[in-house]
Amino acid sequence: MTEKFILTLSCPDEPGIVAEVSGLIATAGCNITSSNQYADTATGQFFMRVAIRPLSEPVSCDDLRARFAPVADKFGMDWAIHDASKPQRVLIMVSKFDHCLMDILYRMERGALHMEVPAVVSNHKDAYQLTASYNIAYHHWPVTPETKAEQEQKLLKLIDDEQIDLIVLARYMQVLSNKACERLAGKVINIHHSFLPSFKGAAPYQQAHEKGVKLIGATAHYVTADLDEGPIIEQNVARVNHAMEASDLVATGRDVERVTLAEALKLHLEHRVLLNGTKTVVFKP
Ligand SMILES: Nc1nc2c(c(=O)[nH]1)N[C@@H](CN(C=O)c1ccc(C(=O)N[C@@H](CCC(=O)O)C(=O)O)cc1)CN2
Repeated sequence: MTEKFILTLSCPDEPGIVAEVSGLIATAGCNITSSNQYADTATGQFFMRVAIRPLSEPVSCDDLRARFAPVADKFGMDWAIHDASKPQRVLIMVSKFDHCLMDILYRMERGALHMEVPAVVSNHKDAYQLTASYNIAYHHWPVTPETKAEQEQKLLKLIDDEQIDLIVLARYMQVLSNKACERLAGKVINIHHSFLPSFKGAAPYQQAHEKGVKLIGATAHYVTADLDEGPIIEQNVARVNHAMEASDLVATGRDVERVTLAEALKLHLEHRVLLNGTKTVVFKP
């Protein structure tokens, strides 16, 4: 990882943004190690991601933020400068199926995902042993219509107490409330086990099997109050055929789900995903 800081920004598009941004970075004694930009001509919105490395003298993140603020104000930017060396704190939520959780924890342990996981939350006990094998705290909070509100209060408190940057729904099969979605906007990634917008809901493989599709897929998206409608980050598909049972689709889908979620998580952790209304701009390496 050569970069020390990642600048992300979006603002109304106009001439001179790139020149001013790169000029400021040079003035701050830093170098640009990579830069991506996109102008959405339909909305007139401009998006940019810049990877930055101090040249000779050390530069702090707060220094750079203070220097950058006047440029951001001039263009009316929504912006952030992230310290790329600081691992994000991720809370993983899971129900019965642990294939995505297992994949994420393995990639983290192997250094493929620059993050730390202070805790796992589940409404079932099935993933306890896997979580314990990584010495990670496990919160078993069953959800019923009676306990849902209290469970969400505990969830929001845990997110604050643990200073969580991101929540990953790694096959967590409970719908988060509107209040939780508003409070956590842009900070919750879900893996949906279909190629959205097809087959929304809790049983997409059964729907796909009944339809007789030839491709199944998985979709990683930011969570909003509108079930399975959030901005899409990443999608993948796999070929299936008439001879496969619904259970075969589930088995094939597991690998598509875990790879798609891991790809989306890595893109988010590297600040490569910018929200563009109900869609995303994704600056891949
Ligand atoms: N506010 C949101 N919450 C969640 C979303 C989302 O998009 N917005 N995605 C789900 C995950 N999911 C599909 O990917 C999903 C999960 C659960 C259900 C569902 O209907 N659940 C039933 C209960 C099912 C059960 O107990 O097994 C329900 O909640 O009544 C649909 C889609 C995660 N949360």
